[in-house]
Amino acid sequence: MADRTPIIAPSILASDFSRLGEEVARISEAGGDWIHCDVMDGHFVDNISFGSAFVEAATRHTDKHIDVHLMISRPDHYLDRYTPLADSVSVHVEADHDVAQTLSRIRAAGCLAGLAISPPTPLEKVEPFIGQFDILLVMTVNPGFGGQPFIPETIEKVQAAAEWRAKGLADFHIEVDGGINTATAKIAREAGADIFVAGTAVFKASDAAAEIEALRG
Ligand SMILES: O=C(CO)[C@H](O)[C@H](O)COP(=O)(O)O
Repeated sequence: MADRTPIIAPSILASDFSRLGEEVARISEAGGDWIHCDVMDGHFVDNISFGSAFVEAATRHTDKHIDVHLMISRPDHYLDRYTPLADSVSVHVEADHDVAQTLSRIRAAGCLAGLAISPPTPLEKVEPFIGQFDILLVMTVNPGFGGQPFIPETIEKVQAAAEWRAKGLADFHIEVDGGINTATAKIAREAGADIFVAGTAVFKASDAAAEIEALRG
């Protein structure tokens, strides 16, 4: 059984982009475990965030684990731009690609492979890929924008995925992303999540270090 110590992954989507380096360094020094990078293409989601040049710039200001979340329609096409920068890369089960092949390429590149699922998608869609991902990224908001409220119904997916894990079907992290604060992190942790993406809660906190500690529970 892998280590389930909570991992806090501040999302730089909520940072001040005009001071990216300072923001990444600040949140790393405050105790963020992973730096979460939300890449959006304006097609898979209705927003454009940043691309690989921006992620590369962020990596120059931290030695923390870089967690890339590709909210893009063709993750297979752009994958090779991100794997050299990242320690983990998550791709969506709903995107237009050969999911098994993309997950295999992520692992072959030396990264943890993440499979992300949006709120409207039933968990059964990821079931055929059990054993092929290291992280199941359960979106707890509809992807595209930071600062949205947590969708409580998504927690059923966390519970069901934790049951797969308990049955020994595979060992994987369960990551939650969207509307995570101390209250929703507690709900997700009790359901079985162990990686907590938090944008607004951490970057907008008056004391980021205290907020990160509080998110650990
Ligand atoms: O993936 C995302 C949006 O698609 C963000 O990572 C997520 O929304 C986190 O931001 P916040 O903590 O502000 O909700």
